[in-house]
Amino acid sequence: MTSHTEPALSARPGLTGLSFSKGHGTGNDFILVADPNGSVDVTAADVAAACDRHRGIGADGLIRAVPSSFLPEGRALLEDTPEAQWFMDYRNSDGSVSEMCGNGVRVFVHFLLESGLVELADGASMAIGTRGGVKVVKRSVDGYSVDMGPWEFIYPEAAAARATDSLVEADGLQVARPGLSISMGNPHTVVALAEIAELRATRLFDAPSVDPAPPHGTNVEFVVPHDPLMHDGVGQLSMRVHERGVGETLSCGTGACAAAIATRYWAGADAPDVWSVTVPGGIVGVRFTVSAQGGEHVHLSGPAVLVARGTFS
Ligand SMILES: N[C@@H](CCC[C@H](N)C(=O)O)C(=O)O
Repeated sequence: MTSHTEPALSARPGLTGLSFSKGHGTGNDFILVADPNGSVDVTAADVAAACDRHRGIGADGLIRAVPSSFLPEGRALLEDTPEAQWFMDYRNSDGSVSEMCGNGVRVFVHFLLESGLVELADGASMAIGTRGGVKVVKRSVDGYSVDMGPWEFIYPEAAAARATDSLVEADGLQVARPGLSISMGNPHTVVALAEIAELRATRLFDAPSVDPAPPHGTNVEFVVPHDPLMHDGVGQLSMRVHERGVGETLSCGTGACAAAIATRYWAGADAPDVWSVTVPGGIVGVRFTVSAQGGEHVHLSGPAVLVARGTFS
């Protein structure tokens, strides 16, 4: 922790009296609450009020740390993965539920450790339940590294036939651009731009339009592969993101994974398996491995920081 505050913040009844921490991963910021007894009923309106940057604490999302056994989704995961004792109940700043958050799960584990709710021996890893499946987190040189599991194309036939599946329009872009939709547990549509000037000129205040949009909406990543693409064998790209349920954020971990997957796919057979993704809030790492069962897994690494804690008044 770098600082402590005990602010008197007005909140809706569901959060009153609850302790919270505030943290971020490369500027993607979260309010975290511990609910070890599964007794906190957080409504969409509670989340939106807490995440409001003017009238609340302000954050891109709210994360409830709850034992998996208290949620039906968590109990289903425990059948195959009994070690996934803690569940990341993730809400976007508008109150909507998301399946997964890559930056959030690193900050979540840091929060569990700092709160004394769990311990993690050197070199050990921890399984975390999410609505996007179990994610395995361990410490890494840049903070925490997450085995995000497998990925998939949302429209596999279109991806195989033409490497794109949709048209994306955004303010500041002269023409609609092709997008490629990828699931990291949550949905993403990745759009390649030619140069950094174009990335900067894209305005992401309003949600880009994606046609066809994935059935449950999508997070949209605009990426610029660097030239040259590789530095010391590591693929390089820059990215900005408009998140479903939030707006533009400084970073998105699942989005960085989707961006690396799409760029690697477009680059062809010689593309690297290790990527450095520069986002407005910093840099995250993405790596691909083949699992013991033969499928490909994506790994995300990056920092996790807690900056304050307080109590909802
Ligand atoms: N910022 C997150 C993703 C959060 C959820 C997303 N907005 C959605 O609705 O899917 C990340 O780091 O992955």
